[in-house]
Order: sequence, then C-alpha cells, then structure tokens
Amino acid sequence: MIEVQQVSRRFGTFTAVDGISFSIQKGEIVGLLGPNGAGKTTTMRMITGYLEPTAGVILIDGENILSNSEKAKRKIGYMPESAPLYSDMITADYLEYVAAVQGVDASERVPQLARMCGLAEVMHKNISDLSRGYRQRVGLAHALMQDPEILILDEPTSGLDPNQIIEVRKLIREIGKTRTVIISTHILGEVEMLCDRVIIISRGKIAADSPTGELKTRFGRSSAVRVSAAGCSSAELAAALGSLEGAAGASAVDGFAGDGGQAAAGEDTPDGKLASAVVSVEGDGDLRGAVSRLVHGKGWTLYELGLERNSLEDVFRTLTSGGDLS
Ligand SMILES: Nc1ncnc2c1ncn2[C@@H]1O[C@H](COP(=O)(O)OP(=O)(O)OP(=O)(O)O)[C@@H](O)[C@H]1O
Repeated sequence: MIEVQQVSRRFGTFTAVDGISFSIQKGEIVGLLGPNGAGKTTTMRMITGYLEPTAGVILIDGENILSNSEKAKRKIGYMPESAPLYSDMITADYLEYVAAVQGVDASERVPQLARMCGLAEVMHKNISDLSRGYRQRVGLAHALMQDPEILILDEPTSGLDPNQIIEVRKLIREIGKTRTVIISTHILGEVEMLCDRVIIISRGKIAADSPTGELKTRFGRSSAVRVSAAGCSSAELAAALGSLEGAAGASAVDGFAGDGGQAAAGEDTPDGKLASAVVSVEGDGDLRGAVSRLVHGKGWTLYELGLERNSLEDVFRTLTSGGDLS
C-alpha cells in the first residue's frame, strides 16, 4: 500500500535521506526508529507529499504521491511533532475550522472525533490552556479529520509526562486497529509496545527492518557468560566451555573488570592461578548452571560466573552508531 523506492533527499549538499526502500502493507503499525537527525521526519514528510524527494518514488496504493497528490494525500493523516494548532482558538471551533477547510461535514465528524480522541471535557476550552497531552489529542483529531486510511505520527509522545504517554499510546493502539500507522520515535520501548514492525534509520539509511518480535530474537536475546576458575589454563577453560551444548563459541580472555574489582587471568588464588574465558550463547539459553557443573566436574574451582545479556538497547546503539549486527 505504501511503497518507498530508492528515495533520497538532499538539503544543499547534505544528504538527509539516502536511498531508502521499504513497503508497508495495509493495517501494519510500523515504527520508524532512529536517533535525532537520523532522517525520520524528512522521510515522513516525503511520504505525506509535503516534501519532494531528490531521487526515488513514493507510491500510495500504486499512485505516485507527487503526480496524484490530492487523491493520495486524502488517504493520509499527518501529525507533525509539534502540532501547529491555533492556540487562541477554542478546541471545538478549531476542529470545526479544520473540517471546513478540508470539506468535511463538521456536525457529524467533530463530535465523533471528540469521542474517539477523548476530547469531550476540553471542547470548550481555549487550546492555549490545554495540557500538552490534550494538545496532542487535538492534533490527532486534526490528522483523523478525513478518516484517513494511513496515519503518520511524528514523535507523538514527545514532551508528554508518563501518564499522558500511557493515554496517548492507548489511543494510538485503538486508532491503529483499523488503519495503517507509521510512528516515528527515538524510544525503543515505544516501538516494542505499539508496533508490529520496526525500521531503524541511521544517518539517512535503513540499518534494520524487522518484525518487532524478531528483532528481539535475532539480536536481543544473545548473551555471554563470563567465567573465571582456578585449576586450569584459560585455553583449557575456553575449550571446555566451547563444547557445552548451546554454546555458540568460547574464547580465553585476560580477565574481567567488575564492580568489586578485577579478576585477572594468572592471578594467584588458594586453588592455583586464575583462568578466564567467555562463552557466548545463542537464543534464550542460560548456560550458567551447565558451566558450574562442568567446572566442578573437571575438578576446577569456580571463582566467577556472570551473565551478560545483549539487550535491544545495545542492538539499537550498535545499529545506529555505524556498527553492524546483520
Ligand atoms: N529543511 C532543511 N534544511 C536543511 N537541513 C535539514 C532540513 N530538514 C532536515 N534537515 C536535516 O536533515 C537531517 C535529518 O533531519 P530529520 O528532521 O529528518 O531527522 P529526525 O530523524 O526526524 O530527527 P529528530 O528526531 O531530531 O526529529 C538533520 O541533520 C536535519 O538537520
């Protein structure tokens, strides 16, 4: 339904979006995730047709957003990061004005939107007196005026307090049941909570495009177990760890810096010199018990055992700082 094909956007000599391609099917809720300046807003503005790509094509239901702009634009509701509301207007008047400009019958649609977006109690208040959470809801009502099939929300929870965030997310989930939604955010947890799929953008390029759940299993669950033991060499320890069922690999290391000091390979202990190694684990497995049994079984003495999970935050940091996990 939305096809972005090899799209780039330059501002002068600066390339903000650099040859990105993806397609979004009807009904998907997709998160555009990336750090500040990654190119999320520029991408969204191009999808809405408000900004022309320097290269590439964007199709909405097979039609070029630029060449058939009015028809395609009617399918899209857009809420910019700071919804440009007329703050000296009463909420109800503002929505009626938006309806009039967009050629929508306000008498039916405005009360509907007030219900849908939870605006009933602020309809007669001045927009300048509304909390940021309510202003976002008014912005959402504006974006939904023409009952668009596609909703594009630029950082919809930015600047909200924790309670407002929960409320606005709930609203987005509800609205997303019957629409295609694209949400930009730099909050990983938001994508996990709201989106079926995540497209990670870094420096104008796509760093990852994956169903949200798969991102977790592909990257988020790998872990490593740090082991220090006495009675063997680091090489012997690594070889033994590498043969454990579920181990993806093991290597000898010089020791670990920990909160309580350092365990250095070669350090003297009452049980002999300390050996250190790291064993990596694929998927959800936890090898700590197996490591403990292995070390005891070999007649060595366990001095340290620690689990390091590769969290989704780590994945995000690696993907958006030029690292490559794919
Ligand atoms: N009109 C413009 N003229 C010049 N540079 C621009 C323009 N619009 C955006 N940029 C630059 O393009 C890059 C991408 O900006 P964009 O707003 O798309 O990022 P973003 O991912 O939405 O970031 P944020 O989370 O901070 O909103 C930034 O470096 C920005 O300064």
